[in-house]
Amino acid sequence: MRLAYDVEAVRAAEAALAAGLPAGTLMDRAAAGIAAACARLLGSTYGTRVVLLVGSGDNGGDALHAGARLGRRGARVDALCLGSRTHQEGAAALLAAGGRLHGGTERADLLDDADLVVDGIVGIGGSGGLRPDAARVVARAEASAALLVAVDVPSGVDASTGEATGEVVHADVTLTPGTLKPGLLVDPGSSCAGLVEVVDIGLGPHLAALGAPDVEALEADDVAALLPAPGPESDKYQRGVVGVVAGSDEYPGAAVLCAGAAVRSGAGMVRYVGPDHATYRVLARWPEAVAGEGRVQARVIGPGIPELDAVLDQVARPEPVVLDATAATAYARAGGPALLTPHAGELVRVLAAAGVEATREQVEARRLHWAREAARATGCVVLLKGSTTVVAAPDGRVRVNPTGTPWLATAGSGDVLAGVAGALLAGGLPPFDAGSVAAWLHGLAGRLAADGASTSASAVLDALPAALRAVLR
Ligand SMILES: NC(=O)C1=CN([C@@H]2O[C@H](COP(=O)(O)OP(=O)(O)OC[C@H]3O[C@@H](n4cnc5c(N)ncnc54)[C@H](OP(=O)(O)O)[C@@H]3O)[C@@H](O)[C@H]2O)[C@@H](O)CC1
Ligand SMILES: Nc1ncnc2c1ncn2[C@@H]1O[C@H](COP(=O)(O)OP(=O)(O)O)[C@@H](O)[C@H]1O
Ligand SMILES: [K+]
Repeated sequence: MRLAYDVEAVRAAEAALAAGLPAGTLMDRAAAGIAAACARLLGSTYGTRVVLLVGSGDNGGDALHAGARLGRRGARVDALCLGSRTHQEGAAALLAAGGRLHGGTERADLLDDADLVVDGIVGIGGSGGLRPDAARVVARAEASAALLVAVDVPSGVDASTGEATGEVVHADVTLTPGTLKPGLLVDPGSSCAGLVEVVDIGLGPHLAALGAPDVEALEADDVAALLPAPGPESDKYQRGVVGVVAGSDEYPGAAVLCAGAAVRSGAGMVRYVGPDHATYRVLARWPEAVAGEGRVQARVIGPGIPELDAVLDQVARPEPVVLDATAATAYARAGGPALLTPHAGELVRVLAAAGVEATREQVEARRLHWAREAARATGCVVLLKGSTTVVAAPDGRVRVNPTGTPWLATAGSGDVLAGVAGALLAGGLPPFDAGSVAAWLHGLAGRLAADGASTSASAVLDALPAALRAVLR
């Protein structure tokens, strides 16, 4: 499991750790790790040109101390000091190592020939987007051929949320001291961070003492441990029967995709309930599916169903349920545990049903916040789809999905996700695990299907067994 802690937690852990150490030790550790990683990225440090973008606070201090270490290894290091002040000890260390300090933007031309640029403008102490001078310098750095390495977070990104309210740095690599921050896992921040590496400064025990992390991200081992797998004595009923209530005369394809995803992701059996035409299509494509009502361990309700009335009685039953699309707005009628799987537009309607007002734009800009808010307001686990899928539980736990790809933004791909989640619920996973494992497998299947190019919902469905195999192997 990858764990991310918000700024408040990082500050508390840092204070606890620093209390037992000589002043400056943490920054020293951070700078040593950052310099070592930069040296690795440069290959050979001697004779390379490094430019530091330095802001007012300790983020700039990290950059200056790391720059001093690179200077001692033979790099030519120039710092552009962009803040209202400059970290004094860091500046002195850089000068002592033969580096140079420049005020503001006066030597921005140095960026054009740099091999590596270190973004130390602002870290966890920042708020709002880049200020105008910084934004101009960053644009020049991004236009150059230099590797752009952010310290802690890409400047301008909110470390706790991933929100970006103005101009931000787009880094190739982000080196983050102590622990991951949620802003490195949630878009738009996550897309701005590039490859993310944690620089160990000994914060771990102090973070663990604070309790649960702010955000988690599953790794392959976690998924393997959570996945329901058949034992020697299993039969199809024990593996879990999933009822799929999906599709309509207008959208029969959603039924085929959702039922197929349940078939492909480990359900013992799939029972399909829907209009005749869609039933015919489902059985023609998935002969292993069974048409009609019967006992199930979980249901998926909603993919391809624009009219809710037809399915409301299904929602009210006691088994765990995935409520997708319009059906998510009927969460209050669920007779058992529910996993809601809205995209941003649908989440607005779920929130409205819970008496909370928000616009789609607000949800897109603050995904973590609104997923949490929806889980709290509805009392259900909420899986918010889109760039960075966020799964939030009413008790405050949040998982973000690391495996997705924008190629998944294709019609029907959400129907596949709902089917996977339904199979996992029927297999016995609680909604929070079912949602986060489904998003993980769906994301990996999307990547395998796309293989760097365009894909389709059917191809994602076909790639599900390969995704499962990759995890279980
Ligand atoms: N915690 C830890 O464990 C460790 C933390 N460490 C490091 O310390 C960093 C945190 O340092 P920090 O607290 O000094 O804050 P930081 O991010 O440098 O910014 C503060 C100043 O920036 C300014 N500013 C604000 N917004 C801005 C904007 N949008 N655009 C531009 N400027 C902006 C504002 O100053 P102003 O210019 O307004 O006077 C504000 O006072 C952390 O990210 C990590 O790198 C490591 O050394 C070791 C262990
Ligand atoms: N920009 C994106 N990056 C990653 N995944 C995305 C992006 N946009 C959409 N997705 C994923 O694609 C799927 C789309 O689902 P949905 O919006 O329900 O579409 P449909 O109703 O056509 O099936 C979801 O799993 C969602 O998380
Ligand atoms: K930064």
